[in-house]
Amino acid sequence: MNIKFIVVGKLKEKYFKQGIAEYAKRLTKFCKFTIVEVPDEKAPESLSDAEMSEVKEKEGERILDKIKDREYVYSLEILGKERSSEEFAKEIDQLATYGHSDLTFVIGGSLGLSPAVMKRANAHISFGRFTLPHQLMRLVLVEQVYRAFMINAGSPYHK
Ligand SMILES: C[S@@+](CC[C@H](N)C(=O)[O-])C[C@H]1O[C@@H](n2cnc3c(N)ncnc32)[C@H](O)[C@@H]1O
Repeated sequence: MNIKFIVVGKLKEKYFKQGIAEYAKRLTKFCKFTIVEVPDEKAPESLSDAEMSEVKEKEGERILDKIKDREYVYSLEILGKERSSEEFAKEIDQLATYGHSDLTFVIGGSLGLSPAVMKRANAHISFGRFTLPHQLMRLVLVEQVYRAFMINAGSPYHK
């Protein structure tokens, strides 16, 4: 299975990089894992609603450029659907059973995802109503993907 994260902006903080690298290493026994970073749109502190939409749309176009038709896309959205780790693990297992070998997860930039990206997504995941920084979201998500594979492998990692 191929797992791809599409994310906006470069990850600068060493502590996030180290955490993600650890889970990326652990994932190698279950899947091919890649992270694709698309450039963020430079935006001043205060923007009108129209300007914010424009930023999200530009970033959204860059995200959509990286998605192929065959990919099953999860968008990360605060208002998406919450699931448990066990439910997520079962979902991934079923997708594999039904021939989806390319799973793509999309994390928005500091202003969020464009409507076009949300529309392209096959499923929408929420980690609850808290707003997480997009860099931290990468780390939380990669751990949950690893946890899902460990649950499906019957590992005691998940308690
Ligand atoms: C700083 S947040 C963007 C906040 C923006 N106001 C919004 O509502 O999307 C950056 C990205 O991290 C992801 N994210 C942050 N918190 C999340 C949560 N609780 N559940 C799912 N995704 C989340 C989303 O992909 C979001 O686009």
